[in-house]
Amino acid sequence: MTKIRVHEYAKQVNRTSKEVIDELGKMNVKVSNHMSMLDKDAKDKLDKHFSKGGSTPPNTAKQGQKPSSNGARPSQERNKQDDRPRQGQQRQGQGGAQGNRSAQGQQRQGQGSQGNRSAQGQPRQGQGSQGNRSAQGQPRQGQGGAQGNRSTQGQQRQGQGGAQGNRSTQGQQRQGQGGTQGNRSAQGQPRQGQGAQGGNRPAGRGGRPPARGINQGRRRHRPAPMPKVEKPLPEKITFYESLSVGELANKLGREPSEIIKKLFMLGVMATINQELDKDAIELICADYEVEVEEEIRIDVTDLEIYFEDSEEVEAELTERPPVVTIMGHVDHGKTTLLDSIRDTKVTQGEAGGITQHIGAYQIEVEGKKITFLDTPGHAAFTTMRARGAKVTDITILVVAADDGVMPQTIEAINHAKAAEVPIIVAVNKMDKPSANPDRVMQELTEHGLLSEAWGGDTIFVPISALKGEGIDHLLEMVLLVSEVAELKASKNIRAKGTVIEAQLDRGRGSVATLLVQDGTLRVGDPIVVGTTFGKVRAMINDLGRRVKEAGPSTPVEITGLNEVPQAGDRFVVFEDEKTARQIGESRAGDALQEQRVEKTRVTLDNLFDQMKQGEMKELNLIVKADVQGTVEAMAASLMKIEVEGVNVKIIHTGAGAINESDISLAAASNAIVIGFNVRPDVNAKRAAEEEGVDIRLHRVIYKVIEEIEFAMKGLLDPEFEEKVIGQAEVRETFKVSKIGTIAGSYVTEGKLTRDAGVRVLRDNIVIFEGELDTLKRFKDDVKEVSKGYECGITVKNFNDIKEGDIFEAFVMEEVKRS
Ligand SMILES: Nc1nc2c(ncn2[C@@H]2O[C@H](COP(=O)(O)OP(=O)(O)OP(=O)(O)O)[C@@H](O)[C@H]2O)c(=O)[nH]1
Repeated sequence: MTKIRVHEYAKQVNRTSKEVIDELGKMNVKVSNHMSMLDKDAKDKLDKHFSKGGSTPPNTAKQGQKPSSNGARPSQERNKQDDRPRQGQQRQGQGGAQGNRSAQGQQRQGQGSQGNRSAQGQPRQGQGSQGNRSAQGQPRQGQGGAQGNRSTQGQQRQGQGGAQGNRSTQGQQRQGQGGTQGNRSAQGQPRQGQGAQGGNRPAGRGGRPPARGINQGRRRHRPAPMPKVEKPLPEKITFYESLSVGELANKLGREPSEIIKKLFMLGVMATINQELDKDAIELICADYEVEVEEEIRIDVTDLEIYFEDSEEVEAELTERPPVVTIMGHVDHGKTTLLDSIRDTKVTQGEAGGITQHIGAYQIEVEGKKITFLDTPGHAAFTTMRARGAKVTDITILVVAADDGVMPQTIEAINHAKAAEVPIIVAVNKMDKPSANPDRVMQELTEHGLLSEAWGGDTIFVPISALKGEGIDHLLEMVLLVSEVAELKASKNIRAKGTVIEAQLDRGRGSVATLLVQDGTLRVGDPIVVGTTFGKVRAMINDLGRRVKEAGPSTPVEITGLNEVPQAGDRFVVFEDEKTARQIGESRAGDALQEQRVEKTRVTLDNLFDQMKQGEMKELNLIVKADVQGTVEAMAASLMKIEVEGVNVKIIHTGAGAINESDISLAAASNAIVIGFNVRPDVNAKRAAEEEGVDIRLHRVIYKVIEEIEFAMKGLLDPEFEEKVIGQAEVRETFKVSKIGTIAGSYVTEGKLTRDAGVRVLRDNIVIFEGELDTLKRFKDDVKEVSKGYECGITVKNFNDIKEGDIFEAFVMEEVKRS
């Protein structure tokens, strides 16, 4: 072995050269200074000394540095390793008094050959294994021979374990370490070892101060808590819609627990993921004296925003024609008035012009234009009228002088009022002898329309739409009201407006009548209309003429959209086709999503509402019954139901259980399924739930008729509804003389309760309906039996129960109508 200088040795044992020189002095080995060479004898002595209890390295910093210095000087490293086996041998010789020296030995070894972390782990292991020192010594001897190679070390240790009873685990751990040096998981293992051998520790430590290995390890694993430096609070935070507690804490640079505590103090129990609303966020921020600002994000796909934030400059605004809607009760003369105005005014200025029905038209009176919305057909009337009021500047309320105020007159008034649209009352049919305009005026005062003649501010114009009398005066009044309203728009911006009508034309594709409300619409404009988009391919006006552009308040029919939009949809022109496409596609996607969510099928509960809204003209029914005769009788009775405004249409009938195909037919044609003495089978039930198809099950014909009739009249009793709570299958039957037939049954769905009604089904046909008599579990009467349990059932007044029958339990539940 090569000789070693004092300072080199000192470094090896983590001592200062002075300490080594002092120690040599005590051993009577003379050295002159730190550069002096140590002979083998002196070194062995030193080894003996420094590997003793007090020789653990003086500070961790040095320890930590070692691996790197070793790395820098590989030859030294090798030297050290060569030395170590001897250390081990010596220790063996030192016997029982050496405390945890073996651990040290290992520690150093670890330091010498492993990264910091693994080295930390090992000391603990060492401590853990102190129980049997003499045994420890052995493996180290072995180690001495083979230490150059780490994996060999590991094996040796394993061998050690095998030979030493409970150390085997340690040995394996070490092996693990050998293979995964520097890896944290390996660090974790030693702790186990430590824990398991706690009992040995005091003896092993020999009363020394707590082994550094332990402390070091702990420190590394759980770093001493740093003095908490609170982040400075931000001056201001921003949020969009809401923030979770965690997000708010993050924005404020505070611990979520602190925010939770504050919320708790404010009486709000919150968790870290809980969303906080604006108020809560403001409250917390006020507590920290931090300013809060809510971000407003503009959704470019929302067409309404283009209507709100107008780019118009005051100076650019010019007068625009008023848009007039004619409203009134059925048969009071709306169409006649519209026709009368169009016939007299449109053709006058445009000789030979063929008026085109595009849902709106423009006329000219005294050089000024007026746009009329020609609300189409009665079915679409309600929707258009509701929407129509939004695009309307003035409403002409037609009231027949011989009929007076009727329900739709009042509805029209309410729509106009809601939209804050001025009303001009046209008292029509003045030519009729029975005309009584005073009565109309009188009745309208009750609805807030007081005539000018009576001191109010509502203009009443007596007319005869049929004879064309009073029309000019009416139009003059329209211009007057329009002037007062100061209707303005800009011609120089990109057009925006509303769809009046739209349909699919065989030759031209999607055709939409648009009312330009602001700006100018031009051929070639990239446009988004509702959820559709495209480029204006061609435009024709109400006279059927091709036009290149259309200014404010002009109705035009356009082609070029990818789909057919809906009446009442908004349209906006965009700067380029790409944007229009993007926005249109995104809107179409959103609409589809929404549609999926609110798939509203006809149910008897909403039937009346749908009829009222003019959405339904026909009530489609599918009738299923137990026998064909009943089917026919039922169908005939249902066809006889007469309710104004709606026809009953039976689209399918059949004998037998309600099956899946009945449900898909019902779903496709928006029909209600009526089951008479029959039930839906499993698939049909599932499909009906998925599709939202209403199935009505009955046993008495007149009840079916009554229910449908009542629903059509809006009288469906809202109070109670039958709810099936469970099903049981008859597995076995027992005939008991005094009791009757007891059905040994198994509850397959929900539960059966003692007080529930029960139906007996055989092959999905109802064979009996009544009450439960007894419900037993083994010998005890029970109140209910849940799914998965067996029970004994008897049915009041019914003993013809057979294996395979199904009991359907139901209760009557009060339902709240939405
Ligand atoms: N005598 C007379 N009859 C009129 C007058 N105006 C309309 N009528 C008649 O009243 C009936 C109904 O007129 P419409 O114009 O269809 O009434 P409406 O309000 O459009 O009716 P709906 O489209 O069903 O809502 C028709 O037979 C018209 O000829 C009028 O000024 N005098």
